[in-house]
Amino acid sequence: MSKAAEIDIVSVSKVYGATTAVHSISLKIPAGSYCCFLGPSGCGKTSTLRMIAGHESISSGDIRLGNAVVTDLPPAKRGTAMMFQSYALFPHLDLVENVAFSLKMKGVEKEARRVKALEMLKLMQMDAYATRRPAQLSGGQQQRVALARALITDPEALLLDEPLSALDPFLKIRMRAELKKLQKTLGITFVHVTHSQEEAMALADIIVIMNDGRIEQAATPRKVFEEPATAFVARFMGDHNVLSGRVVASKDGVTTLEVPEGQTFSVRGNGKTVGEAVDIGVRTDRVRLNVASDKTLGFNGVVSNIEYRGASVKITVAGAGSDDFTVIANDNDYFAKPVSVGDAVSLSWALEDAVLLGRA
Ligand SMILES: Nc1ncnc2c1ncn2[C@@H]1O[C@H](COP(=O)(O)OP(=O)(O)OP(=O)(O)O)[C@@H](O)[C@H]1O
Repeated sequence: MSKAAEIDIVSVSKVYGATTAVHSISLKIPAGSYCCFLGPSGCGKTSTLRMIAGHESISSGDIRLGNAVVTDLPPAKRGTAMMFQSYALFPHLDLVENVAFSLKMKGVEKEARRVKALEMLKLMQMDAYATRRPAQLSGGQQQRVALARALITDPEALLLDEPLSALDPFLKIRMRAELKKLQKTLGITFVHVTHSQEEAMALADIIVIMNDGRIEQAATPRKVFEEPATAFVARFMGDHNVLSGRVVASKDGVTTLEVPEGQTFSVRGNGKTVGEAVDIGVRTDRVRLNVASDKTLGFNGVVSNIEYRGASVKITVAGAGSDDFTVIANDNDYFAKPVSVGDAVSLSWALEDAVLLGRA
């Protein structure tokens, strides 16, 4: 297999007519890492992947793969390979011919490409099916063939566009584990586009969260979870509540804000000026129900919804300007002191369970 390459995206934009899909993004994806692009529909993640692959022209900026600037190179000359969401297998060809296809295009002689295709099918544990056609395979098997086909060119980076979206939920989780194992075995750079937070958290060494054509945060899953950079990331990942207000005090490493409804909240962090608009994120799993505490670390509200989830219970509370402030309570804690919709409750958390969010 080839060696892995770093991917360096330098001030890259993509403009389609009047739409700017990607706004001058810069990012270094380390060689040999598993990178997931995550974001809502239309945020520009597929356009970015297609520009790395060479399937879409770059409106401005540059992309470097290893030491080479690939901005103007065609896909086959970049050292990348792409696996599409639909797998794009040829229905009339058997698996060997499907996998060998790009070698045929390169003029590799028949027996050599057959040997290499069988080697790739073996890597994906599909060699026993070599003479079948795609329609005679399950979804998971088709995906393995599509991977074998992408990997036959010995790419330095494999680009995957929503690779798991066609699979049922159980197979999705199994193939997710296989993708991660494959990336570790090959050691090449994987760039994977998904709209699933769970998928990105499970797979990535680095998660790139995009919104409206811009990168909101690029960091390890743990960093994204514990220190979301912006209110968008905190809301999108779903593990933090966001409270917005204006700074009323900032000293000794603690900033205090006041929300329009009048409550004040303290959070660790410096460098804010009085009157400045700020957002804080509060961990949903760290909020305590009906436990007295310092009043700048909580508020009183009314329960608007309760969802049982097995190991935990999700309680939604209206208050402090939020309609859906979320508390994820451990099942034992909740059932020791359950609440009902319409109950007045007090919510509280510790200083370290809130983070000061940046503004993009
Ligand atoms: N060929 C095109 N012509 C015009 N506009 C386009 C084209 N391709 C994408 N766009 C627009 O660019 C923006 C970003 O699209 P892109 O497909 O990159 O987003 P995405 O994050 O991958 O979304 P999804 O998750 O829905 O695939 C969208 O507003 C989209 O409508």
